[in-house]
This record gives sequence, structure tokens and C-alpha cells, in this order.
Amino acid sequence: MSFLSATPPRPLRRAGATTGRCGVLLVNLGTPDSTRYWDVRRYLSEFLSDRRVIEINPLLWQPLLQGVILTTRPFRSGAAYRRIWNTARDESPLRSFTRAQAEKLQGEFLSDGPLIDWAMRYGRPSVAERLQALQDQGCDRILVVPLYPQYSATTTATVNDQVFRALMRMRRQPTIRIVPPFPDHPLYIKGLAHSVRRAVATLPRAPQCLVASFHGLPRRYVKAGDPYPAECNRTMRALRAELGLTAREFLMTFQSRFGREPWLEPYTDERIASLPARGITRVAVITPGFLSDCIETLDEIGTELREEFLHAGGEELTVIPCLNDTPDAIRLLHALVRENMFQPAP
Ligand SMILES: C=CC1=C(C)c2cc3[nH]c(cc4nc(cc5[nH]c(cc1n2)c(C)c5CCC(=O)O)C(CCC(=O)O)=C4C)c(C)c3C=C
Ligand SMILES: [Fe+2]
Ligand SMILES: [Fe+2]
Repeated sequence: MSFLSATPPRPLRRAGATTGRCGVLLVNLGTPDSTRYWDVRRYLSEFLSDRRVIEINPLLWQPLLQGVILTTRPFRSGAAYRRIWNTARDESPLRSFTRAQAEKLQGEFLSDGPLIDWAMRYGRPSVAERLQALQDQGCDRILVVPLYPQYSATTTATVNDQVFRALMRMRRQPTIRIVPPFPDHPLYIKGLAHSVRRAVATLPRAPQCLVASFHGLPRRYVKAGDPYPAECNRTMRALRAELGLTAREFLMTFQSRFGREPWLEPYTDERIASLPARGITRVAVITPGFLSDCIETLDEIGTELREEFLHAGGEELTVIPCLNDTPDAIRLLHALVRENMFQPAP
């Protein structure tokens, strides 16, 4: 008996090669484990040592970062994190919302659907750990969802880097697919518009002006090719159209400047503080560059900016929450997963 005739007909697919479970990994930026100095310092050190985030020669940057910046900044950031901390779970809001998104998204699928997990680009749980955990549960195909509506090399690309860095250490790699950014996904825009309408409807007096504040970026990065502001413009165009508002009625600004070099303008704080002098004392701010509330929305806008606005003569600053773990957010994430999921095996 020749070994050829003894060999059973070869299946087109090797059993198990494409029939394993699919996994979904939601990835957010990251956050410190506690508000204590060393935890904040460790987190900031990892974040600000990423060469996609700080494009300065490390020989110049690292002494500055490990010296003066990380000696002082964790005190200021720690105080800000303490103001917004989720004390019930003893964790930052960004971590709570990311976990809740993953849990609620899992609830949208039947028991044989994809396994949903979550990770942080900086800090815990790490991307490598959760990719491995998905693979250990039988996922041979993993869909990665960077939780940033607009693409930037400083956010989306560094998530992708981290995923492939983890894969470099795996002998048996899962198949990976990455969900594209979603700056004007109809469900994102509908969710944002819904948040605006709901917030405005609950106010005793309507705001005179609506402001969309996006996270900023050094201008230098944009000149070098980062498409982030164009992505923000896509969100703005779609959201203004959905709400029927003009650029004068619905302003676009950039917040969270870090360091001294010029960032994208107009700066949120300067623009909003200038409004009372023009008779605008009631403002509502939405932050469409963030899917979840975090230190940048809750503290920088909700605390620091509010103080500045009131100090400049403003009367009411309404901060419209991010989509967080609302049904609108889960509907969006569910659609992003369905639209980008691996095809079932034929
Ligand atoms: C050069 C520095 C920074 C760049 C570039 C940058 C881009 C960028 N960041 C986000 C989203 C988030 N940033 C957050 C916090 C945060 N960002 C920076 C600096 C840069 N960000 C710092 C130093 C911090 C830490 C907070 C502080 O100390 O002030 C967060 C929130 C994290 C949390 O735990 O709540 C988010 C989210 C985007 C979208 C972006 C570029 C488009
Ligand atoms: Fe940031
Ligand atoms: Fe900030």
C-alpha cells in the first residue's frame, strides 16, 4: 500500500486553523494604577518615553523627562486624578469606562460570538497580556479596536505598534485585524448629536454657543504628516451637519497642550475665556476626540476650564459627557466589530 493511497483526502482547510474563536481587544490609552506619586510617575514615564508621543531626540529628552518633568508633574497630575478618581472601584474613570464597554459589548453577542477583552497601551492590563489571554482561550483571530475616533500617530499608530511588538514575541501568532478610525461613522455622529440634544434639553437656559474641544497635537507633527486635524475636521463637518449648526455657532478648539512648542489652534482655554467679553456667558462643551471621559475631559474641561470661564465673567459652562458606556457607545462598538470582523469560514 503506497503512502499516497493511505493518505485521506486532504481537506482544503486544516481543521481548527480558521474555526477557532474570534477575539476582540479594545485598546485605550492607559492610566495610572493609583493617584500616588510613584504610580503616576511610572505611568507618565512609560507614556512620555514613547517616541511616537514625544518626537525629541531621547538623548536630550530622557534627562529632562527623568529629571525635572517626572519630579514635578506627578504631583500636579496626581492631584487632578484625585479630583476625578472613581473611589467606588478605586481606579481612574478611563479604566472603568473601558472595562464597562468591553463587558457591555460582550453582552451584545451570543455565547458562540467573539470573546471581548480590553487593554491599555500604557500601564495595565497590557496589550501583550490580554492578547495572550485571548489566544489561551482559543482565539486564533483577533480584531483590535483602538478606542480613538480620529487617527493620530501618537495614539492609533502606537496601539498598532504595541500589538505587533507583542506578536514579535509569540511563536504561534493569532491573525490580527485592526479596526480603522471612525471620525465620522454615522453611529458616532448620531451618538454625539444625541448627547448634545439631551444636554441642551435639560438646561434651564439654552447655551449661546457650543464648543467641540479635541485633544491637541504639536503643529510640528501635523507638518510631518500626521492627519489628525483632518480627521477632527471630518468629525466636525459631520456633527455640524447632523445638528444643522454653522462654524460660528459650533466652534472647534484644541486642548491639553503639553510643553512650549506651538500646538494646534485655537487653544480651548484661550478661546473659551475670550467669550464672556463678547457677551457669551453660557457655553456647552463637547469633547468628540475622546470616546470615554478621562482626566482631560473631567478635570481639564470640567474643573480647570470652568474656573477660567467663570473667572473671565462666564455664567454657565456645561460639559457634555463622552459616549462612555452608554447604549450609543455600545451600538457604535458593536457596529465597528460587525463591520470589520473576520468572515466566517466558508
Ligand atoms: C506630547 C504630549 C502628548 C501628546 C502628543 C498627546 C496626544 C494625545 N493624547 C490623547 C488622549 C489622551 N491623553 C491623555 C492624557 C495625557 N496626555 C498627555 C500628553 C500628550 N498627549 C499627558 C501628559 C497626559 C496625562 C495627564 C496629565 O498628566 O495631564 C488621556 C487621559 C488619560 C487618563 O488617565 O485619563 C487621553 C485619553 C489623544 C487623543 C492625543 C492625540 C490626538
Ligand atoms: Fe494626551
Ligand atoms: Fe491635560
